[in-house]
Amino acid sequence: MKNITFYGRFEADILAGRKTITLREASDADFAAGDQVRVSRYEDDVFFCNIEIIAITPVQFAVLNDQHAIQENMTLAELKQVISEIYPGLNELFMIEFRLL
Ligand SMILES: CC(=O)Nc1cc[nH]c(=O)n1
Repeated sequence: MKNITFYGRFEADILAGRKTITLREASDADFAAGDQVRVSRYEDDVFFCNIEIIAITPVQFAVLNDQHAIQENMTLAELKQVISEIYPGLNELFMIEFRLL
């Protein structure tokens, strides 16, 4: 089974179904719709759930909008700040939509 990591600060939102997408650089988006993926925390690799990938869609940082922010359980300003910190200067992102298993 493939694995994906999330920062620990996102764990509660994922488990509660409040965060249903993740925005990743290309090297971190090697998934396909239907993949079942093991999810662990980036900081300590502790497993916390499995997810199913619903879709992978290219998206540019420049066109991130309120719908993306809602799916991340953030404001758009928060989302842009977070993504800028994780991927400084990167415009070409991939939106990975997922559901909890
Ligand atoms: C570990 C890691 O890169 N986590 C990320 C990155 C972007 N979005 C997200 O939800 N989690």
